[in-house]
Amino acid sequence: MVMTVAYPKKAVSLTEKVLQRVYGNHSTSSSSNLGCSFDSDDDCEEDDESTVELMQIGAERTKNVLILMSDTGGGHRASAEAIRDAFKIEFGDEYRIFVKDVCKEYAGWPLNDMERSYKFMVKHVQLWKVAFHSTSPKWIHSCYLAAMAAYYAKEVEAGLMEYKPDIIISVHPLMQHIPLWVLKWQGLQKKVIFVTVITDLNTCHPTWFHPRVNRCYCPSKEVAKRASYFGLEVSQIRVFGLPIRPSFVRAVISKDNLRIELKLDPTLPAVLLMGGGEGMGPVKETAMALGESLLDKETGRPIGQLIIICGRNRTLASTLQSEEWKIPVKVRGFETQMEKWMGACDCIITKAGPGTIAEALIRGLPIILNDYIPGQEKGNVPYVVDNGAGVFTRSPKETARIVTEWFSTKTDELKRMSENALKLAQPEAVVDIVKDIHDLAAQRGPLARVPYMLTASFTSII
Ligand SMILES: CCCCCCCC/C=C\CCCCCCCC(=O)OC[C@H](CO)OC(=O)CCCCCCCCCCCCCCC
Ligand SMILES: O=c1ccn([C@@H]2O[C@H](COP(=O)(O)OP(=O)(O)O[C@H]3O[C@H](CO)[C@H](O)[C@H](O)[C@H]3O)[C@@H](O)[C@H]2O)c(=O)[nH]1
Repeated sequence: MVMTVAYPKKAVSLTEKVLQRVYGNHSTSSSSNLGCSFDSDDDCEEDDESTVELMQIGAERTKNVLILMSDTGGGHRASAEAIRDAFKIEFGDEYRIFVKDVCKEYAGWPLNDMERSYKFMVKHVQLWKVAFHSTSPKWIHSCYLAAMAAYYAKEVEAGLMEYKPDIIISVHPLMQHIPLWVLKWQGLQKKVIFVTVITDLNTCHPTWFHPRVNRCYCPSKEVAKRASYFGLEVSQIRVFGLPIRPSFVRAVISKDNLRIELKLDPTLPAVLLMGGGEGMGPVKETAMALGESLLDKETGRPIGQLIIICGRNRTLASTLQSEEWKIPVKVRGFETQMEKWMGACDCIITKAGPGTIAEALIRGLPIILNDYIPGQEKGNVPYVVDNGAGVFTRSPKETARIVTEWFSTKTDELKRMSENALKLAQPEAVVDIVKDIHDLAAQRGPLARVPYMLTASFTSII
């Protein structure tokens, strides 16, 4: 018989926690030795200890890769997971990947509350505009981030040490300065490879660009130009595209089969309506307008069907589910298989989120952009429109009119835009990025274990 005993949780100081994790705590769990915490929501691959030991005895030990992100929107996590999946597919067990928000887990306010602050600011869009632009000058964001780094140095140091990274990949605009300073103070800058993968397509914030990174992966030529302007050398910059989940590229299923699988009408053209991971923008108004315009008033028959993906916006989903529709409509919440929903549709309406745009391009979907967040999303509009892959309008009625024409009298335009979308798509970007990081690691030679230890470093003098 197996008995399980629940022990009351002992209060453990931060230093104790770090010591346990870094040096291992044999009396509690051997997993801590592996730099891998096994919480249910942990993004690390769970390895058996003996396997890890064997791998380390072999010619090359498993390298730890820490991907730094934050759930400010859904885009950073989507890119982080794309990179993790691509590492797994390309290099199997050579790398152990951790996708983490180290600031949220370790630091205090405001770094641990960025998701809520971001949601609040983008709801009050003028506030976001002022925050974005007022923090653009280098002296402002450098001073502010340096102050944050100094104040939370101990905590961030602990966060980095828990995962003992050989390689750090930042997919977030606010995750360059603080970790790079901490690595410098730790004397680890030359040992740990640090790269940035930019997840905005055009008008990204200057905090993305840090001159001390080993590589800066830019999704477009426009972003690469900015990188040069902000002081990065050509040797640091690579342009491969925005990292998109490998599932978008692999195992492409035909539209007909997807429609059967997703229980959609097999014959009617389909429009996908969404607003990023949080279901933002004029989704409801646009759905109502489409509900009217996609009905042929003379015959009383629908000329198209509508799929609405509300993401994490539950209020929106329940409001739309309770509507009476005259055309076939599917209302969904947060979907994990976006490649299928996009593959089953003929065009998409969305706010100008870079992840959604890049995914739609891969699926060859003409895009109607109906909103953008000031600052980082503003440049996504000309990126799509000037390349002939879509149109921009904030008016729900205009959006509905365009879709109705695409599905009836202007099918040529829909086809042309679909071809332009496919020309812009960069489905292999994520694979190119992980291969380049792998090459960087190889250039360093067989990596000696990075000497992670609790040093007095900077933290002792603050
Ligand atoms: C007069 C100016 C005084 C400056 C004082 C700084 C006050 C900071 C307030 C708001 C921070 C706004 C951050 C804007 C840059 C975001 C770049 C971007 O593309 O984000 C997109 C991403 C979304 O994909 O947005 C974010 O990550 C926003 C996170 C907001 C968190 C707000 C509070 C945390 C403050 C932490 C340190 C802030 C460092 C400021 C220096 C940049
Ligand atoms: O039900 C859903 C809804 C959305 N998504 C996915 O969530 C991601 C959304 O990313 P976007 O970049 O389109 O939009 P976000 O608003 O979530 O993006 C945030 O992060 C971006 C960085 O990548 C930008 O900075 C952007 O301005 C910021 O709001 C996409 O991959 C999309 O497929 C799902 O997986 N399921």
